[in-house]
Amino acid sequence: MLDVRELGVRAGARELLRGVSFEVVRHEVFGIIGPSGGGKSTLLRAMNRLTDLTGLKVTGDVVLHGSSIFASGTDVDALRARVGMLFQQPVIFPTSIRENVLFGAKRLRRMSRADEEACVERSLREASLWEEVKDRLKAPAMKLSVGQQQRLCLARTLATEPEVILMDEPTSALDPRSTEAIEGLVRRLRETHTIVLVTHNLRQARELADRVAFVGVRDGVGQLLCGGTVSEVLDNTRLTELDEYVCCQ
Ligand SMILES: Nc1ncnc2c1ncn2[C@@H]1O[C@H](COP(=O)(O)OP(=O)(O)OP(=O)(O)O)[C@@H](O)[C@H]1O
Repeated sequence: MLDVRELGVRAGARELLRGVSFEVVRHEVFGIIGPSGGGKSTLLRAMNRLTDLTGLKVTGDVVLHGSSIFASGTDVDALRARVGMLFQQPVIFPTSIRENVLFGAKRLRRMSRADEEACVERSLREASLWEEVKDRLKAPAMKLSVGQQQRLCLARTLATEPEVILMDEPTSALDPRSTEAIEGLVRRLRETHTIVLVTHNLRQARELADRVAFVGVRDGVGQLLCGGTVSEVLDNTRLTELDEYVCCQ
């Protein structure tokens, strides 16, 4: 459903990514692993055109259900609703829990009060946060714990009804209990969504990902050096860059 074709990214004269190709299948968890600075976040950001906002030049293509996301006339807000993103650090706006959930959804469509109520409850339930916050939806979101804030960000992403969720090291800022909560959600959301998960946590990649791609640096440029099932990549691929990465984890 999501086809990355010969993707390259440049920042001015500097080449960050070269010739990255892979296909993400509907309702799989596709893991991306690799060393720091290899270009994993940049790759993820190209997949919903967040790279537009940082002046990076993208070549190649990302095709969603047969259409290029870079085609002229693409509604970028609608694209980012279909291909949502969860970041490493929760991005919380200084408003209420309720308004944080509705932030993206209200930009996309006109919503009645009843639509808003339904959307807030559905999204918070899907993100396993409803029971903890249902009595204080108007309270400041900043007062939630970091783990709750990350689930609130997931609720905000789910509120726009995405098909694909891009997750950029979504548990690296969390304690073990909150990490477990997000991992449980990934397991549940794969039934209904397609997930691309960047992680440095190889246990997490083994437990959650159906397939993984290893993005490493070769000739000074980030490239997809190997891919396959977790076991094919982590247990059966002999590659200097991969061995060095796995050793350091
Ligand atoms: N907007 C930008 N302008 C210039 N260079 C950038 C930009 N964004 C990223 N880079 C550079 O691209 C390289 C890849 O960065 P990126 O964050 O994608 O790596 P990563 O694999 O996600 O790293 P980490 O695992 O540490 O998060 C880095 O050297 C970074 O400095």
